[in-house]
Amino acid sequence: MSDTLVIKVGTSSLTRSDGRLALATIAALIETIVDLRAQGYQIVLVSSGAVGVGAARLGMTERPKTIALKQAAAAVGQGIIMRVYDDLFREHQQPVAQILLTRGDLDRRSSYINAYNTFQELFRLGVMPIVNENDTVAVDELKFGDNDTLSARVASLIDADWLFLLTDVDRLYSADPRKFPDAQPIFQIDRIEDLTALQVQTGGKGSEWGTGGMETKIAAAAIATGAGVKTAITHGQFPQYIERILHGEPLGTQFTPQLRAANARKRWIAHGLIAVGKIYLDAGAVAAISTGGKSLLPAGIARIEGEFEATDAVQLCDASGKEIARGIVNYSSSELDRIQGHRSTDIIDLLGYLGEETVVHRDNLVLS
Ligand SMILES: Nc1ncnc2c1ncn2[C@@H]1O[C@H](COP(=O)(O)OP(=O)(O)O)[C@@H](O)[C@H]1O
Ligand SMILES: N[C@@H](CCC(=O)OP(=O)(O)O)C(=O)O
Repeated sequence: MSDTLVIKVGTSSLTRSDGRLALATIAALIETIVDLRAQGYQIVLVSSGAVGVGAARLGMTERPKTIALKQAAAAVGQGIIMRVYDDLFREHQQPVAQILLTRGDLDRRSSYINAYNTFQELFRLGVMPIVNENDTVAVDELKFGDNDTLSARVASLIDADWLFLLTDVDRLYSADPRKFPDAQPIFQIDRIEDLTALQVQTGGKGSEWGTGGMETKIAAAAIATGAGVKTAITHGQFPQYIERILHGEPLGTQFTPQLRAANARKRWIAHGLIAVGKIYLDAGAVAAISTGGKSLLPAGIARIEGEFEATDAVQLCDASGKEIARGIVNYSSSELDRIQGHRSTDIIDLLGYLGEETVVHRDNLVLS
């Protein structure tokens, strides 16, 4: 099987300071992608820029602030971006596809699987998928909010080998190099926690037209490496660095992947779902789950936090609140209020009906 790459390019690389498209950079990016595809790589391009390009087309001189204006600008800009990609890829006889996602699409298992199947079919057809957030319909609660996170979730979805985050700086520094010229470059991160030791500062929101700055890129690297995906932050003006990184050169900032969860369903539980509640376990249940590979039974629950329904994702925590696992719960929080601390055989008396024996079955549980 050929390696799969997700390449995310930010507004800061795609546009010039006046908001117009940086056509030379985009053309270089497309040539790199076409070359890599010819070498057998499967590639997904995650492209930002809809809001920035749309705003420029509408004559706005700064990034729109209100949600409605942002969504309207994105609706204008997305079409322009896809036209440019289609024109340039067509020069290389490369068909493209537009995929617009919101977070809800990857949270729901049915649409998660549909999205996965669509990507596979596009790869089979030799089409180049170009992804963005569906900005025009995304509402706050169901939004990725930034394409760094979106690209990491897509990389996890399609089980990619690499995630490349292309931006307008050559790598991550100990602080924003624009404000702190003596900030130290960071070449390699083996564990995300090491960033705390290095006291990396990510400052504010990033460049004028970008969203999230380095903070969201680090969060994306955490999601991707947690899903077993090698991740690199590198300069968008030099897309040819991607190939050099693939050949082992220490360009950009590279993040070592963690071991990936064994199967796609467990990866979805670990990285696809947003946990909506917390279940605190007693010491016996912590041991049974962390080292014994057991399911969670009502008897092992010490306390519940948050309101959730059956089939929602929850965090399983030790007494101090540290997450030890995540899973899909078989009971709502109000049902758990009644059966927590009791034996499974008591469930029928306590609830008046017979539910599952387990609160979280081990097949639906992933250690953190
Ligand atoms: N520690 C840091 N290292 C490097 N860049 C940083 C750091 N903290 C903040 N930044 C800023 O992040 C910006 C890139 O983020 P952003 O504008 O969101 O880019 P993009 O549009 O590519 O997603 C850089 O221009 C840089 O000024
Ligand atoms: N979906 C938005 C992108 C938001 C975003 O993350 O932007 P950026 O920080 O430039 O990658 C758009 O197309 O404008």
